Formats: sequence, C-alpha cells, structure tokens
Amino acid sequence: MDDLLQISRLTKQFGGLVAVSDVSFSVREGEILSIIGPNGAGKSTLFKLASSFLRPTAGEVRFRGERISGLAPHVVARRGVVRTFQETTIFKGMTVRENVIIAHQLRANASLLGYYFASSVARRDEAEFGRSADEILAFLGLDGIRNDPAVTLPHGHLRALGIAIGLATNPTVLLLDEPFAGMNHDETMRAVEIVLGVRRRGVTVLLVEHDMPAVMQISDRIVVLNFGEKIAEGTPAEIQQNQKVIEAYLGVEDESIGI
Ligand SMILES: Nc1ncnc2c1ncn2[C@@H]1O[C@H](COP(=O)(O)OP(=O)(O)OP(=O)(O)O)[C@@H](O)[C@H]1O
Repeated sequence: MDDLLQISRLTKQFGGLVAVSDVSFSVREGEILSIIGPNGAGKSTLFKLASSFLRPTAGEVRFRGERISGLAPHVVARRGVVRTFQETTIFKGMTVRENVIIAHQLRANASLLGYYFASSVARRDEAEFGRSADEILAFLGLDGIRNDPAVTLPHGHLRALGIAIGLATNPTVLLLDEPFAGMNHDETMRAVEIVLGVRRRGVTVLLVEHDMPAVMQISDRIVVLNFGEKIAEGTPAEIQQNQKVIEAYLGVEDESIGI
C-alpha cells in the first residue's frame, strides 16, 4: 500500500507547552488508522495539524508527496483530505438530504455567480448532487430519515450525518474526530459499520478515538501518543501487548486499553 499522508517530525507548541513533539508516521492508502493516548496526550492537536486546521511549529504534512501544512483547510479539503464536520456546522434548520446536497458545493463545477443566475451548469450540478446525496444516504442507511430536519436528529444520527457530509465532498482521506463519543453500545456498533463501509468505498480513514474496544475492532494500525510524543505504532494486537503503551495507560482510572 502506498503512503497517502506523510506526517513528518510534527511539533506544535502553545507558549511553553509542547502539545505534539517530533511525531512522524504515514497513513497508507485504504487503511483505517487510529490515534489514541491518555487525556491531554496531544491527539486533538495532531488531528488538527493533519487536517491543516492548525499550523505546525515545526515539521510538515504531505499528501501524495505535496506539502499541505500551512494551506487553508478548505484548500486541503478540495485536494481530498477532509475532516468530518462537527455537529455545530450542520445546518440544523435544513433536512438531512439538504445538508448533504449543500456539502457537494465543495466540488461544484459552477461558479458562485453561475449559481446566482441559475445557470444550466448550476442546474445540472444540483440534479447530480441530489442523486449523489440519495446514494450516500442509502449507503449509510440514512434514507429513512432523509427528509427529517437535522434539528430533530438524535446524537447517533447527527454523527452519521457528519460522515455523510464528509463523503459528499468526495474525499480521498476522511479524518474522523471521536466518531463514537457519547454513544451507547448499539450506536457504537452501527457507527463502526458505517466507518468500515466508508473504507469499503475506497476512502482512507484517520481517526482519533477514546473508545478502546471500537478502536481495536476497527483499526488496521494504531499510533499511540503520550505527553505529545509517539510511543508506539502497530496493529491492534501489537499495541495491546506493547509495554510502553500499557505503562502509559496504567494508573489512568477512566481509560482502558481493552486488555
Ligand atoms: N489552543 C491551545 N492553547 C494552549 N494549549 C493547548 C491548546 N490546545 C491544546 N492545548 C494543550 O495541549 C495539550 C494536548 O492537548 P490535546 O487536546 O491535543 O490532547 P488530547 O490527547 O486530544 O486530549 P483529550 O483526550 O483530553 O481530548 C494539553 O495539555 C492541552 O491543554
């Protein structure tokens, strides 16, 4: 498998605090790679660096060999590295389907001016976006709620809608920020199926997550952070047996490495 994203010697400092320290790893085409670590280990910061929502203090991120760190997030997203949209960026007043249609604008062919004057290109785009939105919603098992206003959705469906919106932008790499957070067991199992389905569509997945059983079930490989440093990288089986990882999680009462 080829390396799609190369994270090279990334460091992020906030004043005197080093949140991410000299971290390197690659995300390979077609894999699901998870970033884990105890609270405050630097996972969210690394995730924001990977999606270009934060600029690194040192080091760089490359996508298919080209540097993307320092580019605006929407430029990075257009190239195919897309972060799922937080619940706060879902248009709550619109239906599920309308939200997914709007997300297609990121790859729209018609200029904004074209939309304004309802050009034929814009009309063609709209019809195509509707078809694509319906296909994505059916794929994710959300067709039954496609006409529901987003404001009425329970937490699990809102998260799934975030993934549908991400897919609508036609990503090469989808970055998922704690996709199983706040879910009960059944919701987590459904969300696990959705993420596995995303990968079956050929999309590479990078995620940050606290839910260890789900991470162990879903990941091809795992990168472990502790105090901003990468302490391990490997398959779930390798990570569960890694002495440094076990020590990092020992004494952490509210987290378990699932062993
Ligand atoms: N914008 C910021 N300004 C200052 N310090 C920050 C900022 N963002 C994160 N930090 C600090 O950087 C460190 C790493 O934080 P980060 O949120 O990346 O960890 P995390 O592993 O995602 O934690 P959690 O599991 O609790 O979400 C923490 O000490 C945090 O307080």
